[in-house]
Amino acid sequence: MVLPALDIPADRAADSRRVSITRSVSTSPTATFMSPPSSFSGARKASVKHLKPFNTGDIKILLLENVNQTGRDILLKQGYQVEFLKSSLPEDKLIEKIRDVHVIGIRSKTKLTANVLREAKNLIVIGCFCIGTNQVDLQYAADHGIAVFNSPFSNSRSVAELVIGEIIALARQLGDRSNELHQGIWNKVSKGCWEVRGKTLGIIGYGHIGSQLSVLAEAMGMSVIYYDIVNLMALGTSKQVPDLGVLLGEADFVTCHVPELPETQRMIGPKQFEQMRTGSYLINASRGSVVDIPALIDAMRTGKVAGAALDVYPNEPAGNGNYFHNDLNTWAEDLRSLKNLILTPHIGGSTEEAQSAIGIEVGEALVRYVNEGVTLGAVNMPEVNLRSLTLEDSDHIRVIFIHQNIPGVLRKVNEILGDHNVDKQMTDSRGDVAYLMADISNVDHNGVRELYEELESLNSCIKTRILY
Ligand SMILES: NC(=O)c1ccc[n+]([C@@H]2O[C@H](COP(=O)([O-])OP(=O)(O)OC[C@H]3O[C@@H](n4cnc5c(N)ncnc54)[C@H](O)[C@@H]3O)[C@@H](O)[C@H]2O)c1
Ligand SMILES: O=C(O)[C@H](O)COP(=O)(O)O
Repeated sequence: MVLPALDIPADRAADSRRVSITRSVSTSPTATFMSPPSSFSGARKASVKHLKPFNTGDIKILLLENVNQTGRDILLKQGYQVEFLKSSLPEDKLIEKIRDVHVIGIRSKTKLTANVLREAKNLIVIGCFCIGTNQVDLQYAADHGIAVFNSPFSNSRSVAELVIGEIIALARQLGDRSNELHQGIWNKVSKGCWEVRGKTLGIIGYGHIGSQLSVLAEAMGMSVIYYDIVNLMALGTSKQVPDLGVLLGEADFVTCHVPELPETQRMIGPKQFEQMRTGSYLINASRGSVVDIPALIDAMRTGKVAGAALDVYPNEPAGNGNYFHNDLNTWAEDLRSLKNLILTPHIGGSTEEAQSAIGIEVGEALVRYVNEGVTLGAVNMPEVNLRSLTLEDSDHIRVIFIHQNIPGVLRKVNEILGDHNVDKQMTDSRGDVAYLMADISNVDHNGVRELYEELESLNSCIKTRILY
């Protein structure tokens, strides 16, 4: 439970607490949430008032999985207490640590299951410093008033570039030639080595990464076809195909860029390998569950598949080290023995550019949420924003009431807020959860506590936060 403190700290207007809302960290056309909403235009001249949920020194943040320095700096600058670990944590250790924190920052390895989140009594927000959010129980988090943010496209280009590199590397058997020469063996061959110009790339999942890859592949003279459950605009001269079977039958290179969902589990299995062209190639930089690995091993052994590149695996170690053995995944040694198979340790998004941009994007989203309650960009909550309070609004507070989306709640909330002047208010819902944000004036310190307690006593209440 997040209780408002009643002492207003003297440093509340410190400039270091300013959160940039307009800073753009990506060139994606879908980045609308990074721009100020229309209510910001004609911006008020007065300085923004920096809200405090309670003494910021008390905000505890746990950052796992080597979150980039850019993100760490943004959070430290706020005066939050930040604990930083390079690796992920096993469930028992995670449970121990998460009990104590208000914010957790993770990447793709840390599993925030209902079992873990149940223990996170103080947690208000989760930052996924990556694209994927499949490692978090998003519904459980929403039902318990915990917002989740990610970085939806800051590493898309990095993944697309890796895949382009792999297409050429597989076509020319680069991995094998390089390994051989590292062992002193000169093996100059052209058999089974191809140019990629004129070949067909089949992209499964034409989202941020798939579509970016499409543009790059066409620039190398490839023909591009794609399969997606959504009807999407084709970039360049690429073509959407009606089903997966058609793509597999036509593509020389097949590459997977779908999220981890029940429907995408092992979507490339024995039947799909059968449908692929003999001598074609498979690339998976999406999630390890998307490709049935024993079926891939069979397809490579029979020559049906001439080469493959894997960046992701059903089980991945928590940190770096000598872990890629059968005790991690039962077929690991079989994979290691195959020719023309590029194995990389989930590095698709691991570039300086991507990690630095993700650190800024997610770091700023966390600060906006903690300090101002803004949910723009949240993946499991309605998106709510209000114009910032200014220093002129000295006796104003911001009320955030996360509640069950059931009839009659707003009437009760407005009765509670009714003794004050509600300057502005916004409510939105997403599924069973609704999010109300209201700026009210003429509130003294005792009034803050009363409001908090009255809102908390409503049956529909999931979480109340008061910022001032
Ligand atoms: N290897 C890495 O380091 C790395 C980095 C970033 C992302 N990823 C993974 O790549 C995935 C894709 O990323 P993105 O940013 O392009 O996601 P995205 O959401 O922009 O695009 C995913 C596309 O897949 C489509 N899709 C969903 N289910 C499908 C199905 N059953 N069949 C066909 N298409 C389907 C969606 O309609 C969407 O167009 C992420 O979810 C993440 O798991 C991996
Ligand atoms: O979801 C993602 O963005 C990618 O899988 C990268 O994950 P990572 O940040 O753990 O490398």
